[in-house]
Amino acid sequence: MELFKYMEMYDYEQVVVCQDKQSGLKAIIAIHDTTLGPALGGTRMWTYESEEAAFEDALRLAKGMTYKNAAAGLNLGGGKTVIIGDPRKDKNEAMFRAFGRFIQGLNGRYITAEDVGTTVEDMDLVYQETDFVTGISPAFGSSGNPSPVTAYGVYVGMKAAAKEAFGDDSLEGKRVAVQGVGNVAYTLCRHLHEEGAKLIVTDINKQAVQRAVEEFGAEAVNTEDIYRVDCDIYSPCALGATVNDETIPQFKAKVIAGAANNQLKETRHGDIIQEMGIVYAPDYVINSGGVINVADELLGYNRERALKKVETIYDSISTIFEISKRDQIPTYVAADRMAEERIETMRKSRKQFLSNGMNILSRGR
Ligand SMILES: NC(=O)c1ccc[n+]([C@@H]2O[C@H](COP(=O)([O-])OP(=O)(O)OC[C@H]3O[C@@H](n4cnc5c(N)ncnc54)[C@H](O)[C@@H]3O)[C@@H](O)[C@H]2O)c1
Ligand SMILES: CC(C)C[C@H](N)C(=O)O
Repeated sequence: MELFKYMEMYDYEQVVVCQDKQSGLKAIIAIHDTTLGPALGGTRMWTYESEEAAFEDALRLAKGMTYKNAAAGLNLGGGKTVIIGDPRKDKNEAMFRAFGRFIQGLNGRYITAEDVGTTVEDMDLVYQETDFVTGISPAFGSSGNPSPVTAYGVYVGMKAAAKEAFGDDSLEGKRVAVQGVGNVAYTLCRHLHEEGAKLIVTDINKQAVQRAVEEFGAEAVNTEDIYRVDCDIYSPCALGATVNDETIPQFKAKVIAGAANNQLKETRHGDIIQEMGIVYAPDYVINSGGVINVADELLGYNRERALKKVETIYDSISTIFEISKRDQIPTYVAADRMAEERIETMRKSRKQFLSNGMNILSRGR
């Protein structure tokens, strides 16, 4: 991989490669853009096919966080870490503590949290070594697992998408096909069930499916059938890239609104679904509840305040639909425009030097 060429292409600021032989830590911390503030983004632990694949994932995810944080109105830039390893077998205390020391060395340029393959318990270990970690246990005065709050954000964003598609934001009686009923989607299903939506679910984990069937009266389908079921809303809550050439012709849904990151396999798939009249709630906007929640810790965590901010996802999604219609552009482009405009405006407003300049880390800690 030509790292500098790739970094220049998307204007990445910094990539830090961390190694600790004793614990087996191999981590890549990617900082994409700190115009709005310190880079905040989770730590993914995954078995990658190659080092190149791990670098690419870290870089792609870090850029996604720049856009997510900007669109969410946070004073935070974008970053992400990838730890190479199997989260079921390769974790140990020393690994996360070594990782914490590397983060501390960045002196606040990067703040971490959990992502796929890491947990609140892992972040508690990181916290032993650094101030720059969020999503740790409530016992430390922190916000805990971000997933239920991400789910709440997806729920309110789905209501905004329903309003756009059906003229009414009620989800009562709507058929919602949920792909993956893990941490986020379990709580999402609860909100949907409480509002009277009809759930169709799938997961490779049979127990997760069973729980949704028993608790929410969900109908279970095979993993490959979820794209073609008769439904109003398709909610991807497992993997990325599920909106692609194979799945699009199968869709019966009028709305796509889910938690997964990077739902469009390629940007052209966003163009295709727009032309088909499917209302797409851009992934990094609708799933920003988790990062909004952990970011609140930097101010001294207040759940009520965090949830109020998460509710603004409804307005953000509605604004994106307005921009999309006004400028005749797909919704994913409208979201990017909204994020980029905020970053550019703030970049220009920060021209003067201030020796005592404020940032989000000057508060609450
Ligand atoms: N947890 C958060 O706060 C958060 C925040 C933003 C975005 N996201 C994104 O949302 C998605 C879900 O996150 P999560 O924390 O609930 O993860 P999770 O691992 O708890 O849940 C994902 C579920 O998807 C299932 N799954 C995997 N492959 C599947 C397949 N091919 N078909 C059907 N099911 C499959 C898994 O068995 C699991 O139950 C991820 O893409 C994640 O990146 C999560
Ligand atoms: C900071 C974390 C809560 C980030 C989360 N994993 C996301 O993708 O938004």
